[in-house]
Amino acid sequence: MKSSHAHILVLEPPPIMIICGDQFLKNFRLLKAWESQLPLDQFLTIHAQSVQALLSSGRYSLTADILQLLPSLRLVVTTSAGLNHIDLPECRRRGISIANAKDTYSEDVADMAVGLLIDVFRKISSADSFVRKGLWPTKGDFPLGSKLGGKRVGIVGLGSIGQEVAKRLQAFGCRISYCSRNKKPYVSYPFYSSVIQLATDCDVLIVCCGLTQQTHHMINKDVMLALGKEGVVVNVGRGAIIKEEELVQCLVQGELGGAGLDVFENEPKVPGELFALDKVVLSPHTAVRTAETLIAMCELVKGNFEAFFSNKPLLSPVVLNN
Ligand SMILES: O=CC(=O)O
Repeated sequence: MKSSHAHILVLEPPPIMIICGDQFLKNFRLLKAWESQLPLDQFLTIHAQSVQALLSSGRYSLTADILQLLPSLRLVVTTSAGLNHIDLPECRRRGISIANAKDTYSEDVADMAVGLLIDVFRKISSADSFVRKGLWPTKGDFPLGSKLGGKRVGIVGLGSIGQEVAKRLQAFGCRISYCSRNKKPYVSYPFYSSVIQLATDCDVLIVCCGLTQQTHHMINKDVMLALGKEGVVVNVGRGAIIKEEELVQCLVQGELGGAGLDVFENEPKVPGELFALDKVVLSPHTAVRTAETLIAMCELVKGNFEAFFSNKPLLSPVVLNN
């Protein structure tokens, strides 16, 4: 590895650094933009020639304008599974390689999706608040929940997260079907090419896909009305896959039975109307945040940078299709 060239630009401290510090990258020279007093564009201009590699956490958009300030950039390693913060066509045009989390987080995200769903059906968060507020002795019985087993669950996006969700919910006795770009030959769950049709035939939709131009606002009012008044939506993908305004409207007006949301359209802003609704469970984009998995992520990040600076194949390359 040619360490003299091994500069890595880090725009903001990624969650892996919160848990692992930056010692795992001690063989590289880290350029930490957030520690500089300079405005970002000046900081990038100063380091423009030396930066061949960048570490991103997914929170900072890597737009064509930012990438333009980095003419020597050849690699982006993102600690996210999602790629919606990166201008992919621009990376393809510039020949910039990308490595991401691949399926490192899939089990944790699937656990979270199932947790949110159970919470909505069995009202765990709302029961917790009922007990803490001292309402049990005065108000008596808590409202009935709804049984998970037997529910018809539609998985939107049967990638590695979706498959982990399916596996878990099958064990709970749910009936799984899915909607995806293409039918997956290796699973026997019923396939739907239309999300509306899937919603019509299901009690629950679990959004597990990535955010792209095709999936942006894919879950709109029509889909939620098709799911129905008892229907539940869980989102562990990205906020903007659901038209949030219409989700809020459907929940407030009783046109949708409940929601479990780990992601939102304008994070960290969450629509205030949701705070008053017991049938909604909210989480601050924490599905990937377990200590064990973030430690595994440090190894993957390190391995990708080592491979890049030694001219070896990346460990988790993203294939950029035309
Ligand atoms: O949301 C988190 C991720 O994309 O990894």
